Amino acid sequence: MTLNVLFAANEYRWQQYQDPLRDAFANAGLAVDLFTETDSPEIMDYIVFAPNGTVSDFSPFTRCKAVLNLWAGVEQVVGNQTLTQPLCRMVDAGLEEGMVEWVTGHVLRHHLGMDAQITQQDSAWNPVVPPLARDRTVTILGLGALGRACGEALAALRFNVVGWSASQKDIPGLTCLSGDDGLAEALRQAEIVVLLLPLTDATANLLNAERLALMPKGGVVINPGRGALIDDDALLAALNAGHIAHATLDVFRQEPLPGEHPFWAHPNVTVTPHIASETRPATASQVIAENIRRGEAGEPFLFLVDRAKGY
Ligand SMILES: O=CC(=O)O
Repeated sequence: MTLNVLFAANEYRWQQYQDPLRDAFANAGLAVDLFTETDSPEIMDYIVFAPNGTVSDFSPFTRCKAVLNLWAGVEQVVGNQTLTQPLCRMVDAGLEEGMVEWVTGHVLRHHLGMDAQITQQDSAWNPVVPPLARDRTVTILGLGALGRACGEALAALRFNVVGWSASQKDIPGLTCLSGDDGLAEALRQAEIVVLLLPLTDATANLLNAERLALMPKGGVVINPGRGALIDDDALLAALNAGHIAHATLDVFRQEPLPGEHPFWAHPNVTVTPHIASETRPATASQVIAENIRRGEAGEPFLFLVDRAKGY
């Protein structure tokens, strides 16, 4: 039987994904007709979805067995009232690999004090030797696939890694904390904090003034997760007061970050344009194909979103 799959993302993504998806479907033994638009939503078996694509009302897709999100974050679709089909988020080895590289690079920048050598050369011989990673605590907020992989990579470099998640985890090499008291403790230790939480009602503005104040003076904030995890005004106030030494931000409440936003001009903020990592077509297509294979075989979907939790 040939399955009908609607690729509901923009043209740019279609150009990236059409060949890898076809390869992955063939390798999974699936016969698929791929569509980028449809006048017959009722014949679609699956939707591959990205926000700001071609679908915002899921109700006409009466036969659709699952909506397969292209991105790890589902905050733009999970609350859609028309979505009654199962929703799966993306957990992609390529996305994870890129995130580990970006997070490790930016942690090392701050840990080693690289800016002093790269941008502040002034003929002064100032031999400040950075501490060893073992003497630096990095706190990771969020221990899903991405937080865990980043935490493990940093632990392999011998950082003292504290991880915090809503439900208690146990990850070798990391000190895992959970709950409100655990969050306070994780932040008290955080010389560098990395935010990799899903954005939900429970995590919006999680890093607020009160919690920023728990961090040691001179702490660094690195956010490759979602912009709204941080109270922007509280962060700017903490930066201006010198309590937070630097913020490296990849994600924002509004993207692209408006030109007049104070983050752009702030001397202690590094803005990167949501490039920390993204889903990679070759590996993600295999995840999509595997989920469709599971759907057809009556097996449980991978990475099914818990609608009540929001991720
Ligand atoms: O931001 C990227 C993603 O959610 O995958």
